[in-house]
Amino acid sequence: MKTHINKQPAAQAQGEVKLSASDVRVFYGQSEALHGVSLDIVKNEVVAFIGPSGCGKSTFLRSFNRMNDTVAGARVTGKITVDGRDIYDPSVDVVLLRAQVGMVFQKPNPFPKSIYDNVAYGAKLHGLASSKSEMDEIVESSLRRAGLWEEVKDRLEAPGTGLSGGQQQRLCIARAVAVSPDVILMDEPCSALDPIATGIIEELITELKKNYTIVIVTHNMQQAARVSDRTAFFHLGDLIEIGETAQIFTNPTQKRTEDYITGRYG
Ligand SMILES: Nc1ncnc2c1ncn2[C@@H]1O[C@H](COP(=O)(O)OP(=O)(O)OP(=O)(O)O)[C@@H](O)[C@H]1O
Repeated sequence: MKTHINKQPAAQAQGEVKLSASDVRVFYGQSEALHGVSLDIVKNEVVAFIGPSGCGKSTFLRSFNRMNDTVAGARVTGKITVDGRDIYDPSVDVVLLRAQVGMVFQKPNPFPKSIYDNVAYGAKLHGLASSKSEMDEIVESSLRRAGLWEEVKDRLEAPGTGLSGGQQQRLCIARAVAVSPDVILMDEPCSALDPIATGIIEELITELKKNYTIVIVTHNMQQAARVSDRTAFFHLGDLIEIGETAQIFTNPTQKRTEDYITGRYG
């Protein structure tokens, strides 16, 4: 029998906890957009956030690397840890945090620089290479990890903005990877891409999860089903349910999850 209780979030994650959120609320001015969300994400899993527009998926995602700090009037309460460390502690260096917890946005946003410099930028900033050949290695290995090396190796000095949308998004993934993150947050990374480019990114996510923990916001439920190990369903600022992706899509415990995945609203 299905229960219709409101808040049933935290199906236990199995494995070493990488990210942990505890009673996280996010306010924009006086308005509370996220109402006390708690969940754990374990190392090397892919977790998808789904739910109707405006339910708080991006807001929650952005709180894992303090991107909400960049939004005027935004305030986060509760606790978020990465590897057990409170990322809102005043001692945390936000630049280093965002290297460890990288982000890929909805619209590919390469810098107006060469392909090489797009990838090298963060590595330079963080002093990760002590010579040109070390930097070359970082650029090549990051582009390889992002599945783009073969397509761009002969034109590394060409502008990143001259690539196709799908290639630009992989360039942004390479840029995130170049600073050795542990976690990659993806906010609807395929929404501006065609189905072929989307398929390539989805295959890449499966590859990347061997080395990274990935959290992806998606409106595309087939995509969540294809790429994620667990899926979290949000509604009106609450985490309604999180569980194994197959269970969420075939046998959700909450009526609102079922209504959403069967297309009754959203
Ligand atoms: N910068 C902002 N200032 C004020 N309110 C905001 C801001 N960003 C988001 N909100 C509000 O917070 C709530 C959650 O928005 P959020 O973008 O996190 O939802 P979402 O589930 O990611 O939506 P979508 O799927 O449409 O991207 C919404 O009511 C939204 O209007």
